[in-house]
Amino acid sequence: MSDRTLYDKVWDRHAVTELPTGQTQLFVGLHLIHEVTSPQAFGMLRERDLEVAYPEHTHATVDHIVPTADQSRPYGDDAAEEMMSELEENVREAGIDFSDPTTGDQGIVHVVGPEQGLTQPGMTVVCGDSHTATHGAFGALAFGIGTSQIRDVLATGSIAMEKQQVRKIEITGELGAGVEAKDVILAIIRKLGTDGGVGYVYEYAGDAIESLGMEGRMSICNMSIEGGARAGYVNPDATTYDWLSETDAFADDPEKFERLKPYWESIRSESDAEYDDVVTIDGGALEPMVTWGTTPGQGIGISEPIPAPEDLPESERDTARRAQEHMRVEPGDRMDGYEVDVAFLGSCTNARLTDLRRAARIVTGREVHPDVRAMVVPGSQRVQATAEEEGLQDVFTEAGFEWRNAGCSMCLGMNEDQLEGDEACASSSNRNFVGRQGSKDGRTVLMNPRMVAAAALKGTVTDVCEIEEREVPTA
Ligand SMILES: CC(C)[C@H](C(=O)O)[C@@H](O)C(=O)O
Ligand code: SF4
Repeated sequence: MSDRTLYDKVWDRHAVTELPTGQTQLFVGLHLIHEVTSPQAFGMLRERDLEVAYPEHTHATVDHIVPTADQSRPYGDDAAEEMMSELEENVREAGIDFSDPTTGDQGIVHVVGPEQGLTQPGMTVVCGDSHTATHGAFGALAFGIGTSQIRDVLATGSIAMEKQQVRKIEITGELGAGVEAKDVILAIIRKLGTDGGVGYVYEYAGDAIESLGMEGRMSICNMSIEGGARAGYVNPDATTYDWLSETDAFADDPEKFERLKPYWESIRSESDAEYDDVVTIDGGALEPMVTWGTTPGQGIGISEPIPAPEDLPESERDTARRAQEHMRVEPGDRMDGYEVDVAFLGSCTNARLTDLRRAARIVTGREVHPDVRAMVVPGSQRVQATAEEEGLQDVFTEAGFEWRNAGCSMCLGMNEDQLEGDEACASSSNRNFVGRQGSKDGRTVLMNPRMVAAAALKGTVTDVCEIEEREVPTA
């Protein structure tokens, strides 16, 4: 069979059996766990007197509840302390590796897996977290799972799943000035809708995707779920292998790398692979994107006017009206100039080293607007440490940004970092739902990390192309 996609190949390779339900039992190569969704699943195992079947395929981190300022224990918040203690106990009992904050390896689960080389091409990767498709950037088949599925994976190392259709999303051309991976995925979701991907796995392809580094590919795969697709991937190539060769998994074991590479090469989609659907977008025509509403699909280019609800498809009009009321924007206005109170550079979408480096080129030698509370929250302790060594921390703090410890932070109001009242936030995260950043009246504008930097400096949503990039002084 020569017409198969990566999805078909990785699926077949991990299929254990067909279940009477019509589902396939899939073997799981990597199970990532965090403090929010795993405790209940461990509880279910205990009730049934079961043990973790493959602790060596499981890896834990703590991210959602971890305070990003004072991390001394016990944590100030009782619920956070309880979740952390429970995770500690569960991993100790089961013998699961845990990137806890004392290791220097802790961070957001979707940053930690790739940077440690846990995530590899051709693997099945699952996590009780909807943004697990991030790992698909490596050519892994990666998807978020619910609590009962976490239980199943803990107990059996496998999962029951229905096969999805595959949609190839081809981004052609060369991305223009100021345009980043984040803008590509916001444009995709705008075009196909927040539920356009339901029932599909997205294969991201085309020149514009191939020329992205791994961080950019992760930003795109990360938001697959915001477009309704539980999984999204990019075929592995030289960029992927370069990244992997420097991770813990392979840096000291080049032989292992050479041994696995033929497998990685073999799982790429064939050039004559058959897709259930193909969508093409001209990457060269994109500009930096910003959201005007309360779903990631409600986005426009920075120079475009906010649409009138009556010009949208009927099914979207009511949500658009409510969103515009919440965001206090009017049809015909532009987001350029929208006042922001907070700038958040963080999250599993955009808090990797490249994101911080690129944003630092905008921030260097400039000052955060006096009315803006700006913060940088590195995606992991490793990102943080390297950024500090490189002098990026100084660039940001001298400009007036807060420099915090790794975690989900203000992406989601599950820790101390939250919006207050009706604050508006320029955010490099992935969800702008009402209440997402902790305050029910808070207003979130999604954008790429350099655009967040620009908004922090100006105090309003701004086209980053108007700000000249500067060399970042080396530490
Ligand atoms: C808390 C967790 C289960 C949740 C998710 O599934 O994605 C969170 O990470 C999010 O981004 O909303
Ligand atoms: S950073 Fe945000 S999107 Fe990512 S795992 Fe944490 S809460 Fe979810």
